[in-house]
Amino acid sequence: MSVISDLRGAPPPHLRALLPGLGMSAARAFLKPLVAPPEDGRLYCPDAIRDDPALGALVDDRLLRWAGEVGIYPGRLDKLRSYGFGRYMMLAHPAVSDPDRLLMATKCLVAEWAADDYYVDEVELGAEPAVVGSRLARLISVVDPAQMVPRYAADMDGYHRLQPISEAFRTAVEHLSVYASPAQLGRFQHQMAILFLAWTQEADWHVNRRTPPVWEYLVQRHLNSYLPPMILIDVLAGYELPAHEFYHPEVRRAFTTAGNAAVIVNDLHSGPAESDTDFNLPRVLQLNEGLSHRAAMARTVEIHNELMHTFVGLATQLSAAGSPNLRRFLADTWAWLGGSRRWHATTGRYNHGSQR
Ligand SMILES: CC(C)=CCC/C(C)=C(\C)COP(=O)(O)OP(=O)(O)O
Repeated sequence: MSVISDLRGAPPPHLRALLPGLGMSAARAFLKPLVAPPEDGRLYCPDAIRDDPALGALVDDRLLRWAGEVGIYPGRLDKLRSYGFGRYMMLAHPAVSDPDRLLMATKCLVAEWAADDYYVDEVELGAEPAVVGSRLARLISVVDPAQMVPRYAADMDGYHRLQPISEAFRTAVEHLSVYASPAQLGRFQHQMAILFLAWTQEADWHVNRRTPPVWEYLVQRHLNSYLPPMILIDVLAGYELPAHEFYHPEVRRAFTTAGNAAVIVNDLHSGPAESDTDFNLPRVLQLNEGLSHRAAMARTVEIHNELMHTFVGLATQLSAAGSPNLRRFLADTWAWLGGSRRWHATTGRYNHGSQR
């Protein structure tokens, strides 16, 4: 049974108490001001709801201090600043003005990005496909602490002390724990395991010099989507979408579809800044289907738009039937997508001829 009929039919008593009796038309009206039909060939995606450059810069200042302390991006802190990851979180969470909450999310984001750059993608920065699996398995032991007998604990701690990315994750999770409930922290740990699995799949393509078929690339991008930062939406905003709603299959479908669409925006922007061996959807389409760059970009936009239409359709139905928290979560997801789009279009990571 889908969540829609589920919630309309016999919601549990505590849910029924929360249902405000909104119908489909009210839910559509709720989303409508945010949804504008795209012109042909244009991205079907909202823009940022808020842009507060001073708040973004404040979070970036604090981020740079933390990055220096944990030792990530050594000698490249100017580049890290130009990426504007603090600005990213300011754009993606327009209802959040507390710099510390935004910093917490930015630390998590940057720990992930540092692992992606230094372990997975950038050979010049030390990435080695043959050891990606081992490095990430060791790293997950920081995110979801490995229980160790005392005689070997010192060896494990000694290893992590020498790894700036381990330290980045340890301190980011510590900061996250200030704001997240145990269930929200569990979600994050789960999502990291999914992300790391996807990165080992990517390493397989490199080690075995294999170009994935389009469907396999899309599976990888489903696992390696924007969900890792997006699952913190309610944590930042100071509420909690309870597990029975967050993990409901239809909510999960809507949310993962949004995460997949968001990461395809990344693929549209990041291609020119990526190494020649890196994969993105336009490149995979070109290699598999012999498309020109222009045609592959157009197809990528189409795929993105299809995902977005699916998300909006599901979100509209879920908003009509779900709790106020679920409606808020879906609206916050829409706002996140708009902020993310604005960041991709303006960050120094992908614009102004930036190289990693
Ligand atoms: C690093 C991170 C925030 C994880 C979630 C999504 C993700 C892996 C990315 C957006 C990075 O994807 P990609 O490696 O294609 O990005 P770059 O082109 O390396 O910036």
